[in-house]
Amino acid sequence: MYKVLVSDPISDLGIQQLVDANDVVVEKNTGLSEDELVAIIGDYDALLVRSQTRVTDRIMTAGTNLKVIGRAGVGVDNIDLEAATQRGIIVINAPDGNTITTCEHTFAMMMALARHIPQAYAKTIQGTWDRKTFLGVELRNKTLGVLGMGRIGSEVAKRAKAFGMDILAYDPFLTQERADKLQVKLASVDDIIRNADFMTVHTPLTPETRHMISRAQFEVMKKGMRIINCARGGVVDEMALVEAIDEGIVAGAAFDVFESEPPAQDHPFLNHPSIIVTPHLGASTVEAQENVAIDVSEQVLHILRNEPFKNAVNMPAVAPTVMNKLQPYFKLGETLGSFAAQITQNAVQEIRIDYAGDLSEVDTSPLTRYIVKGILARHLGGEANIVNSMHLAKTRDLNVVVSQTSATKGFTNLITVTLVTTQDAEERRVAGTLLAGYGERIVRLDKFPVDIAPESHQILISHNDKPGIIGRVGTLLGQNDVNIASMQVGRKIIGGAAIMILTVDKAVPKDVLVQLTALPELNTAVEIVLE
Ligand SMILES: NC(=O)C1=CN([C@@H]2O[C@H](COP(=O)(O)OP(=O)(O)OC[C@H]3O[C@@H](n4cnc5c(N)ncnc54)[C@H](O)[C@@H]3O)[C@@H](O)[C@H]2O)C=CC1
Ligand SMILES: O=C(O)C(=O)COP(=O)(O)O
Repeated sequence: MYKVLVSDPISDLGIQQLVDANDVVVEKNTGLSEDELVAIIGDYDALLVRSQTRVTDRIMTAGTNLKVIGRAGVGVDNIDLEAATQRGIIVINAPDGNTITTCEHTFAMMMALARHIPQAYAKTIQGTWDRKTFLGVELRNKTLGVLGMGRIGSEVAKRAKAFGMDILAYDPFLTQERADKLQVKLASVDDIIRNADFMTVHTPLTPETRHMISRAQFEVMKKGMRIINCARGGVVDEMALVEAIDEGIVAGAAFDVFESEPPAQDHPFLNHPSIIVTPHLGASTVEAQENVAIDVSEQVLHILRNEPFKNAVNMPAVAPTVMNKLQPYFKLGETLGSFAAQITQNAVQEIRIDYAGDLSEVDTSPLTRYIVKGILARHLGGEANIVNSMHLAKTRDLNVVVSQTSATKGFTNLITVTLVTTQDAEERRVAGTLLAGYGERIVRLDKFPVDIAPESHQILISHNDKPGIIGRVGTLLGQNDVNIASMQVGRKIIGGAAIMILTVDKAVPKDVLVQLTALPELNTAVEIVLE
């Protein structure tokens, strides 16, 4: 008998098939503390959660029988995915079931914001008939900026068209073709900040999206903008938002999610006259809750019964024979993907992977998944993994083209990853190899031959090959307490375009990168962070 614990409020109707299964016992026990969960989790084969239960490393360590964690919803930021992967616990989510519901909540929030509905309601029921204070604005002919054009963002954009809004959309995976299909204008974050009347965010919370809208963005923002966040607390910097409202830059905000949930009683959003809030209700409709519960229940049953399943967020699924041959290359593949994605600023439309030498003799598709995961993880964070990476690429209209050649190109094995962007089909290329006795090496960056051991923190600089530039870079980093562990310079011709790759001991503050870019003869400076 498999034992399933449901630790958050999940639709009874949705989990009925689990309850009815004669090889499963379902127990509901919601609102438990971490200690309480640790005490009982050892008895269970599966855990079903929404966003309240924080599934920590401690809980998984105690969950010695745990085979699967089912998230009845999209975001898995409450689950320690790395710990689950390390323990071989499959994490699945229900990515499609609450899309429309959350999109509709976003609209409810946008309209409530435009017409001050919560504030007007509160006053009316107190007995005040105030028809002056709550002068609203129309949505028609306004510009809506959408940050994050995945499932929910795209649905929001579709509906905004029906309201007569113009849509500016930004997503690193949004191609011109898809933007045309959705009838939205492809924009940068900066375009949106400077031009939108309403802005809504629909990204996951990743290191890159955290405080993506903060002081610097508010400073140049179109005056009177209204901001909606039904995605994840922290994408918009809460304190900077309050300041921007109080300074008259932002006209109002509607938030369903908070950096810490529930927010503290003295949180500045609560009781602010221009901010309306809901307690993370985006996915809370009868329909969505049923959908997501049905989806996870179905997949949990498959997993418990050892049947094929989908929507895994973390599971490596490689046959042992293939694994033995390819395993040494997995880390290199992911590193190359991640490196390539981090040096590419424009939206990617095609991923080209070329396997040369030894790697042309085997089925490299498991390795391709690692490379694609490395590329996607930059923007999708924990959602991208080797199980779902190809699927995620496909749903984002990202073409993955793989070629194999026995030509050794001077190396026993060589993996070349090329990202083709929507910006004039610009190509960014990274090639790497596994050198016996030396480990992973990046041997080519765009057109430059290099020899780099991938490290946690590196800076890639493109500059003009002129005397003095290396000294200026070294001095600036030194002044900012960034220690250089190693440095390499590549160029094709004397005095021409050149690159510099610096390995540094710690994360490079953003303002140091800005200062680097301002140096004479220096074109770009990008930090590359590898795991
Ligand atoms: N309030 C609520 O109750 C709910 C919240 N959510 C949250 O809404 C968010 C979106 O969900 P879905 O649309 O289903 O996910 P999705 O994965 O389909 O879309 C997310 C999109 O964000 C994009 N993105 C990543 N980094 C970005 C960046 N730096 N700038 C712009 N775009 C970026 C990704 O490329 C992707 O297309 C997630 O955070 C999810 O957890 C989802 C359901 C309910
Ligand atoms: O699906 C998501 O990402 C959500 O944020 C919904 O969260 P919930 O299941 O309502 O706790």
